[in-house]
Amino acid sequence: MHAAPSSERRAPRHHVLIPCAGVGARAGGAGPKQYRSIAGLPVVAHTLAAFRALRGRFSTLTLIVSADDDRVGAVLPDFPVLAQGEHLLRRGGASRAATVHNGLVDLRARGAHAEDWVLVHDAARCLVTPAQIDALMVACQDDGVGGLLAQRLADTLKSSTPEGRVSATLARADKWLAQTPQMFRVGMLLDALERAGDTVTDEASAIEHLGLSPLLVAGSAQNFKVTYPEDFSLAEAVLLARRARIAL
Ligand SMILES: Nc1ccn([C@@H]2O[C@H](COP(=O)(O)OP(=O)(O)OP(=O)(O)O)[C@@H](O)[C@H]2O)c(=O)n1
Ligand SMILES: C[C@](O)(CO)[C@H](O)COP(=O)(O)O
Repeated sequence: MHAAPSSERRAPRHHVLIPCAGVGARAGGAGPKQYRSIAGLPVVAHTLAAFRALRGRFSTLTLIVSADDDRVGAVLPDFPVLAQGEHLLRRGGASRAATVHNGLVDLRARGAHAEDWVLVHDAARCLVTPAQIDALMVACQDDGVGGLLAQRLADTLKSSTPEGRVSATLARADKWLAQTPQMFRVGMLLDALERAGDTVTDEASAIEHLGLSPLLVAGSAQNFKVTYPEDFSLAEAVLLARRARIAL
């Protein structure tokens, strides 16, 4: 096999995959958390807005929902804008990893190259900003592995006994909380997820299974994932404060 002549090679493109097929069991309430309204818009609409603000940087943006999702059309009436490379994939899996895997298979089938970059971002992580996404892209663009936004721990870290008592205080200088987006090469991530299986809870874990070490890019505590009932009011407060700052 010969390498493609330089005239046939092209610069790697960037794709976005947004897994949006979870049920939100920990959040409680009626229906999946990504469709609940905060600060006047559905959670996933805030997420989409952050990526749409960087639209020229991405060749495609795919939202992956469950096959039986009957809400997305009403919740996001202006999605997908096909002319802007947006795509709705009704192929969520039983786990987040399976959903992302389905998205990558579809991306390859639609022409993405193995060397292209993909940014995977939780629909439920609706406070991400264009500046944070840009910081990840800049940090990873010349990296041989890729990386993820992550946050250093602000608190003392404990491990526990099965009875819920402290068993030890752990060193935390080398501990980070993994966030999204997570940015890797399409082919490498697909291979990694196929080898790692469905149990990994983020893309970086799958890449680690290959023996590689993703780059940690400092994010923000505000880029938290809406997971528990109290997260909705916190996320809303942050979004309203940002809006008030813009209005000043
Ligand atoms: N089978 C799944 C599970 C999760 N997700 C998505 O992955 C993101 C992060 O997952 P998490 O917060 O765990 O969401 P849920 O699985 O919905 O929440 P829970 O675990 O509380 O049910 C969310 O945007 C969720 O919609 C997905 O696309 N497919
Ligand atoms: C990918 C992730 O958002 C990184 O923090 C997170 O692991 C996904 O959530 P889950 O609750 O582990 O499915």
